[in-house]
Amino acid sequence: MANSRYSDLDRPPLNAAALNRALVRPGSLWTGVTVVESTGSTNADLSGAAKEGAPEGSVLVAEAQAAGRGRLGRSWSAPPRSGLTFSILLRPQVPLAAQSWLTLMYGVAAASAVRRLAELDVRLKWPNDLLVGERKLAGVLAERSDDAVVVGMGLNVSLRPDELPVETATSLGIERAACLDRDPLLRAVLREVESHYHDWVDAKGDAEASGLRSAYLAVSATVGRQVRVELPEHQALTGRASGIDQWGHLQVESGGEHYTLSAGDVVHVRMA
Ligand SMILES: O=C(O)CCCC[C@@H]1SC[C@@H]2NC(=O)N[C@@H]21
Repeated sequence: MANSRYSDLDRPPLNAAALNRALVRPGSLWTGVTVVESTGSTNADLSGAAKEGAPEGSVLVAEAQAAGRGRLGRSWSAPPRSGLTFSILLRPQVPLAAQSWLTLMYGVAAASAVRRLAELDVRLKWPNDLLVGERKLAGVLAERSDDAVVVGMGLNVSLRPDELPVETATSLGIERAACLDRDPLLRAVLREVESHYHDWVDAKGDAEASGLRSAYLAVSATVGRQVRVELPEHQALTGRASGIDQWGHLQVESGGEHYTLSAGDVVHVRMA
C-alpha cells in the first residue's frame, strides 16, 4: 500500500536484478532473491513455499508487509520501503538441538554487517534484537516449517521518529548511520549470514567449534548485565545475565540460584 507522505525519491525501490547478480552464484548459499511490492508476511509466505519444496537459500523480500509477525505473538510494522523486511529459507543438516543457534547466528551476522556499513555500535539483546544503545533497530523471527527453518528480519532503515511503532525503537536514519542504502545493507547481511552459516554447518552445529558462541558474546548487550526476563505464562526472573550455554540459552544468576532460559523477553535493568 502506498504511503502518500513519502515520495519514491526518499525511498527508492530495491533492485532485485542487481541483488540476484551479486548474491546468486555457483556454490553460493543463495538460490534466488524475490522482491515483492507487498505481502502479508514474508515468513508466512516462505514457510508455505518450504512445504512445497522451495530450495534452501530462497530469499523473499517485501517492500511492504500488511501482517508482519514478531516474536512472542507480536506484530512487526513499518511504512513501505522504510526498512528491510525479508526472510530466508534454510534446511540445516545439523542436530535439531543445535538449531536454536540459528536465530542467534542471524543476529550476529546482521549486527556485524550493520556495524560495518552503518558505522554504529550495534549490540544484541538476547536472543537477537539489534540495539543501538537501548533502542531496538531490528528484530529476528525464526520459525520451523517441516524440516526447514524460515528466518525473517525487520530492520528499520529510514523511519522518522513519528513513524516508529514504539518509543523504544530506532532507525538507521535517526541514528545518523553512514549508510541508508538498502541494497548494500541487504547484500552485506546476507553475505555475513552465508559465512557464519557455512562455518556452523561445517562444525555440525557446534557453536563453540565454529566460533559462533564467542562472536555472539563479543556483541552481546545482555551478558554481564542486570536483567529482568519476562517468561512465558506471566512469570518473571530478575538477576544477572551470566552467560550463554552451548544451546544458545541465556544463563541467569538470581538469589544464589542458576537458571537457564530458552525463551523470554529481556529487559536490561538500569543500575541506580
Ligand atoms: O523482533 C521481533 O519480534 C521479530 C520481528 C521480525 C520481523 C520480520 S519482518 C520480515 C519477516 N516476516 C515476518 O512476518 N516477520 C519477520
